[in-house]
Amino acid sequence: MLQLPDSLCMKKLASVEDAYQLCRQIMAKYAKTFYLATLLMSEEKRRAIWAIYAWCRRTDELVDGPAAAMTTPETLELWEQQLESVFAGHPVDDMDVALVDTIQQFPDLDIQPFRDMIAGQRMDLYRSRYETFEQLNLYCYRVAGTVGLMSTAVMGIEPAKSTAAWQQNQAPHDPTPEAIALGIAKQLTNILRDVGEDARRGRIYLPQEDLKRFGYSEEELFQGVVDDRWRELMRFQIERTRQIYAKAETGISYLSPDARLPVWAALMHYSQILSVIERNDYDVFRQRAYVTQVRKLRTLPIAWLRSQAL
Ligand SMILES: CC(C)=CCC/C(C)=C/CC/C(C)=C/CC/C(C)=C/[C@@H]1[C@@H](COP(=O)(O)OP(=O)(O)O)[C@]1(C)CC/C=C(\C)CC/C=C(\C)CCC=C(C)C
Ligand SMILES: [Mn+2]
Repeated sequence: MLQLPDSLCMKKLASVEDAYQLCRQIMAKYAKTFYLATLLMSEEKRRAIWAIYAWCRRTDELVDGPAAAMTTPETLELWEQQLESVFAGHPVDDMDVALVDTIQQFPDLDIQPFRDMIAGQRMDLYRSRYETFEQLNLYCYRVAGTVGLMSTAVMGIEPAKSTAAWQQNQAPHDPTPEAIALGIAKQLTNILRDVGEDARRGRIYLPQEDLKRFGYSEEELFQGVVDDRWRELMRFQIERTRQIYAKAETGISYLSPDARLPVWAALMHYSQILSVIERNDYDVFRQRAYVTQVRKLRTLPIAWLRSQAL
């Protein structure tokens, strides 16, 4: 039989429908809460979020997944080339087919946040310490604030919130900074929850300037020392993260109505992790702070009220 060289073998890719189903399965498997939140959105938006989620998860897996030891800067370079191809309308693999469709359906989706996320994952390849909060904030913007930008382009912004005559010709408020804030707050929460797990991999995301300020050393962190200095350090981090959530909250009412409940629910679930860390007396070394399904369900009526009233 005639053998074609690899470069001429065009693999038949999945149909658009099958590609979205693949993305849906990934999201339902790895992010049940996010996934359930998407069921509250219109069909078109929910499918777009699945496609974006699947791309984000694949990007993170490159540096965090089972094959991460094989990932080099060149791997990320190739992944970025694949991204450029997707934005040019040429899917490379099955899941790309869904993302290409999403990009066509939602012209506000910009490639830059996707590139920025890859830059964030690149930081994880060569960096395991952050000197200042400013440096950590940049990392959090890249790996998570970018998700706020991607999601907002899909969820949409409320065209006219105000009914006051003198405000009607004004451009609607653009909640981009608040969307980025939600991603950053979520990532900081992950970092506080995972201090022990990251330390076991030799990583410390907490800014070095904060360790110094509270007189707590790296060695103590590696040993999992929980004392008053550690508690003060964690109280400080939690308070800063809560302020960022508070900023994010002020943007939700500017999103289109069908996105408000999912975003309120997501925000409340993430921020509850901080309260669990407090209840665990700040011991993030021996206990993983997680929010039970019952507690998540209990917050839904409050999230609903907020999505209607605020
Ligand atoms: C105005 C306003 C407030 C708008 C809301 C905008 C919005 C919906 C923001 C969402 C922000 C968000 C959910 C960010 C996700 C951050 C996140 C989880 C980042 C993870 C990075 C790496 O973390 P790490 O390696 O420490 O964690 P793991 O142990 O590996 O989990 C990421 C893993 C990067 C990849 C991100 C994702 C896989 C999540 C993508 C999520 C979506 C596309 C869904 C967002 C939709 C809704 C409805 C909340
Ligand atoms: Mn990860």
